[in-house]
Amino acid sequence: MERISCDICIVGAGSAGLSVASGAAQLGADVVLIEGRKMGGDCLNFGCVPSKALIAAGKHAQTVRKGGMGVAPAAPQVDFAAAKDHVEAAIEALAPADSVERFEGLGVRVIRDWARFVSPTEMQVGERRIKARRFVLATGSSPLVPPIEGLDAVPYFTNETIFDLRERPEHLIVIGGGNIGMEMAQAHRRLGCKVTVVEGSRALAKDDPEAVAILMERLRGEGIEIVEGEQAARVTGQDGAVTVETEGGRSFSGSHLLIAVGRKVNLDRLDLDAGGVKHDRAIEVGDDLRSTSNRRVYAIGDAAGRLQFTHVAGYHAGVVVRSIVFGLPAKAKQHHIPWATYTDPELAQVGLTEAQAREEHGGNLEVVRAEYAENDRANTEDRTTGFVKVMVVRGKPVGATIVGAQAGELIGVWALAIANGLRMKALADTVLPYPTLMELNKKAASAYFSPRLFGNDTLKSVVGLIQKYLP
Ligand SMILES: Cc1cc2nc3c(=O)[nH]c(=O)nc-3n(C[C@H](O)[C@H](O)[C@H](O)COP(=O)(O)OP(=O)(O)OC[C@H]3O[C@@H](n4cnc5c(N)ncnc54)[C@H](O)[C@@H]3O)c2cc1C
Ligand SMILES: NC(=O)c1ccc[n+]([C@@H]2O[C@H](COP(=O)([O-])OP(=O)(O)OC[C@H]3O[C@@H](n4cnc5c(N)ncnc54)[C@H](O)[C@@H]3O)[C@@H](O)[C@H]2O)c1
Repeated sequence: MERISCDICIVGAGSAGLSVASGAAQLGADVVLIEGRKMGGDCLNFGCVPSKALIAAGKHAQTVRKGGMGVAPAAPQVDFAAAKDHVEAAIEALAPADSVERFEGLGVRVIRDWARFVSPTEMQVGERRIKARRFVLATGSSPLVPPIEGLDAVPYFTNETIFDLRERPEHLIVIGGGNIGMEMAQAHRRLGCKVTVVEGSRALAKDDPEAVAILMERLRGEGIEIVEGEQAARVTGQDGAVTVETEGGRSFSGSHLLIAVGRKVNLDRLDLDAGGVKHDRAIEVGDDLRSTSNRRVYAIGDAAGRLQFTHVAGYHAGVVVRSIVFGLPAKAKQHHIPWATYTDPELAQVGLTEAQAREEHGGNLEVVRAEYAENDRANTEDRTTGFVKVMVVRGKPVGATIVGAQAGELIGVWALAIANGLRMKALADTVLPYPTLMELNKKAASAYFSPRLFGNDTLKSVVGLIQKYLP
C-alpha cells in the first residue's frame, strides 16, 4: 500500500474542490485532489453547463418561432440530437479548465478514485493511504430520488441522464417545479416537446412570488402545463408511456419522466463515522465551514448543506483557502449571495425578498422599483416584461429581485452593493451608458431619491431663495 502525506487532501473535483486545489497549490501548499467520477463534477457534466447550453438552443428555436420586428415567424426545424451535440460541445470546450492535466500542471497530485475515512487523520483511496493536515470534503450532491410508489419500476431521467437523451421526448412530465424543473421545462418546450410540470407546493417557492407570477404567465403562455399544489404520489408505465398520479387524485400522462425534486448530499462513500465527522443530511459545519467534530476537516460547496450553487462553491473555496493556507480566521456569510434562474424571462435574487425584508425591518423598509416597460433599451428590443425591485433600509440595499431579460447579469450590481455595504447613492451617482438594461438598476436607485428631492418643500424654498439672489 502506498502512503502519501500532504498538507491538504481535497475530496471531489467539482467547482468547490477544484477552486481550493488551484488556489492552495498556486500559493505553495502540497495538495492531493481525489475524484471518483468525472473531473468538473456536476456543474460541468450534469448541471449548469449542459442546462444553460440546452436553454440556449431552446432560445434560438423560440426566436424563430416568435419572429417579430419585421421578421416573419416560422416553425423552427429542430434537430434534437444536434441540440444535444451543442450541449456536448459546450462541455468539451470548458472541460480542459477542469482537467487532470491542468491541475497536475499546477502541481496538484490528482487521484481518480473514491475516498473514505479510515481514521480522523487518514483516508483510503484504492491502494493508497493518505495522511493530511487538513481534509476538504467537496463531494457535492446528487439528484434526490423520492420514495414515490412505483418509481423503481418506471424509466425516468434525472439531471445526470437527461442531457444524454438524443430523441425528442414527445411529452415530458417533470416532477418538481424548482430551478431544475422550470429551466428544463422551458428548454424542452421550446425545442418542440409537450411539457407538464407537477409541483407539490409552489413553483420556485424560494423566490419572490410577484416575480415568479410573471415568469409563470410566460411559461404557461408558451404552452407548458404547470400544476401546483399536487404532490406526485405514484407513477406507472413503461418506456414511452408514463403516468404520474398525485396525492390529490389527479393523473398526468406523457412519454418521458424527469425527476427534479431536490438534491441529496454525497456522503455515502466517505465513511464519516470512521473520520469522526458529524453529519445529518449534510456535513455539520460552522460558519467557518469546519467540521464541528473533527477540526482537521472542512466541508464546502453542496456538501456543506447550505445554498447549492457553483458561485457559492467558489466562494466557500476562497473562505477555506484563507483559513487553511494562511491560518487566518474566515467565515462564510450568506446575506450577499445572489442566484438566478435562467428561464426566459430570467429571475434573479440577492439578499432579502420583499416579504423577508418586511418581516426583518418592518417600518424601516422602503421598496423602490423600475419597470422594464419604461426602459429605452428594453423597448427597442421588445423585451418589456419584468421589473427591478430593491429593498432599502436607511439608504442601503438589503435585497433585490429582478425578473426580466438578463436579470442574472443585472443582479450583479446589487450583489456588489450588498457585499460591500454600498449605499443607494453610489448607484444613483454612477453614470451608465445609454441605452442599456443596466439603467434599470440606476432608475431603481434614483426612485429612492426622487421623493426626497422632488417632494421636499424645504428644498423648494431654498431653491426659491437661491434663484432670487443669484446674479
Ligand atoms: C441541472 C443543474 C443545473 C444547475 N445550474 C446551475 C447554475 O446555472 N448556476 C449555479 O450556480 N449552480 C447551478 N447548479 C448547481 C451547481 O451545479 C452545484 O451547486 C455545484 O456543481 C456544486 O459544486 P460542488 O463542487 O460542491 O459539487 P460537485 O460539482 O457535485 O462535485 C463533487 C464531486 O465530488 C465527487 N465525489 C463525491 N464523493 C466522492 C468520494 N467519496 N471520493 C471521491 N470523489 C467524490 C463527485 O464525483 C463529484 O465529481 C445546477 C445544478 C444542476 C443539477
Ligand atoms: N440556475 C441555477 O442556479 C440552478 C439551476 C438548477 C439547479 N440549481 C441548484 O440545484 C438545486 C436543486 O434543484 P431542484 O430543482 O432539483 O430542487 P428544488 O429544491 O429547487 O425544487 C424541488 C421542487 O420539487 C418539489 N417536490 C418535491 N417532492 C415532490 C413530489 N413528490 N411531487 C411534486 N413536487 C415535489 C418541491 O416542492 C420543490 O418545489 C437548486 O436548489 C439549486 O441550488 C441551480
